[in-house]
Amino acid sequence: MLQVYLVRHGETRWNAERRIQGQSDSPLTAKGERQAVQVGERVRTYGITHVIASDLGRTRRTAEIIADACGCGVTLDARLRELDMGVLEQRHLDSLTAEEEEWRRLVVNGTPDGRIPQGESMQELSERMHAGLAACLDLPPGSRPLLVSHGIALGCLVSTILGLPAHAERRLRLRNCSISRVDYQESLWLAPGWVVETAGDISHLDTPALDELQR
Ligand SMILES: O=C(O)[C@H](O)COP(=O)(O)O
Repeated sequence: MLQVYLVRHGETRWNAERRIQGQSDSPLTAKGERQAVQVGERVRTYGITHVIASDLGRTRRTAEIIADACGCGVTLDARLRELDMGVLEQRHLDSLTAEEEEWRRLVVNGTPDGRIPQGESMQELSERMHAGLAACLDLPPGSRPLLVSHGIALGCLVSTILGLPAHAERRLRLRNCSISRVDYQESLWLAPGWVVETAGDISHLDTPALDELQR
């Protein structure tokens, strides 16, 4: 059975400042680096064979730290990027006008094809994240990959595996450097497919970063 670990990157400067990142980027904070080290310490005995990261800087840095601990390399996959949040990227969450807040709600509330201007819909995000996950099925038998991605992107993936709408990700708390795991299961009782083993585990972190909406 293929087991795939899913890790959200460590805390970044803009996470800490409550700024919208999307496909824009900011560096890991000292806390974020420490969280990545703690993921590495936890998974180093898990037999991870591949670390596959979104090609944004924060996921690459987190992946490098984890891959060092696991003794494997990092490959990049742009399909694992965060939701493209268009014109609202880099903005402070508390600075949005009523009209801009309405754009954000189109995504959060699951409006069909809802998107921030110049951004991406949750359906588009879901399709590329599932394609990125499905690529793990082509790895050599016995592989155990670990994917490093983002809060909304991973939340969307886990929610849709469970049969929930993509925007249900808002109800799933995936903190920085939390670990989730999904398995590809082929059984007599269940149509072959992904099964969620665990989601949002932070028991390895001594300093969990609060979600930006909780600060
Ligand atoms: O700001 C964002 O883009 C999201 O809310 C969180 O994205 P991240 O997981 O890349 O920090």
